[in-house]
Amino acid sequence: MVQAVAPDRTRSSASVAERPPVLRATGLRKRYGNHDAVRGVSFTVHAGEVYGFLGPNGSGKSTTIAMILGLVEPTEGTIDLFGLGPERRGEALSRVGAIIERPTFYPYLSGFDNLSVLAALRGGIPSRRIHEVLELVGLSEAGKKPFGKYSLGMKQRLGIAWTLIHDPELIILDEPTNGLDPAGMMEVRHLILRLSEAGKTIFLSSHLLNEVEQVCDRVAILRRGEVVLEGSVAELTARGQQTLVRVDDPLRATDILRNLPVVQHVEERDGALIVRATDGERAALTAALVQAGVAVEEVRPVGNTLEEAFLEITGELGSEVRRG
Ligand SMILES: Nc1ncnc2c1ncn2[C@@H]1O[C@H](COP(=O)(O)OP(=O)(O)OP(=O)(O)O)[C@@H](O)[C@H]1O
Repeated sequence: MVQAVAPDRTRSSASVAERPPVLRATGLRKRYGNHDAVRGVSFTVHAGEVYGFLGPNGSGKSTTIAMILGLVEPTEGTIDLFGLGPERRGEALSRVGAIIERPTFYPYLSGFDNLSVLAALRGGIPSRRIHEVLELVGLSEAGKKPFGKYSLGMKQRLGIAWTLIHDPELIILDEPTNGLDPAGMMEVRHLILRLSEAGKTIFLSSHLLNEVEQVCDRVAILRRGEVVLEGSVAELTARGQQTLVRVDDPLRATDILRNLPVVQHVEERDGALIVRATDGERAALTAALVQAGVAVEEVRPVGNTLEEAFLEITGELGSEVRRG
């Protein structure tokens, strides 16, 4: 069982930017026939961060990852890994661990034996290291059970264990929770946080906003092969956030809130008030209403830039699908 880890996504982007870059993509483009799968993508991943590459299906995530791993040649642009130039690409890639497809294992062999088979093929991996990676992914005990008896989350964790075998500094995970049940998704999220705490740099692609918000320090949102929003998750979720206020007397509350200097906008939506105010002034809203004798039933944050941007992109694509 993977130990629960309290997410700490409070690292500021300023401190992250001071760390050395591990992965830098500059102007990446990939053209297939007359279609650009990736159109001028640039981003930098710094040592020790969990970087989310978020986008709907077909937005170019896998193609970008394939270019990072040298599996697909970019039409334009460059990839820099660990500051080593293209002539040292092999050395740079030996410091990367990646899982791009659900790995296949023998169902009747245990997790340990499956990894042993792969280790024998690769050579030079002592069984001590297999025990270590099984422990890292929380499969020490389950390592003795047949793979076929594993839950979906355990199967994926065994795949991740194999990517850790050579102790990579950068771990690239392409949609690691795709097809998992909610329990499996949670196990993988916890594992990502644990690997981050162990000092690994993680590049994670996903089409799930919620997943990226929970584990990533920074995120890039991809839309039709282009990065449309990039920043720290903390900044992007705080920016543009509004407050939902539910009270017994919305009309009176609207008057009171509109007269507060910290309030920029108030509107009624489904019987509640949606308030845009200066950051960190949520307590002042409640205090003013309570002081005026309005009964406050609920005050909570709603919406954020990250969510809005992602919903806009997925909503827009959804309507295209409907039109198509
Ligand atoms: N080998 C290829 N030949 C032609 N077109 C391709 C090829 N690989 C990807 N594409 C196209 O490039 C675009 C981006 O695909 P990509 O797989 O990178 O997106 P994605 O965001 O990873 O989505 P998914 O999660 O569905 O894989 C899509 O329109 C896809 O059809």
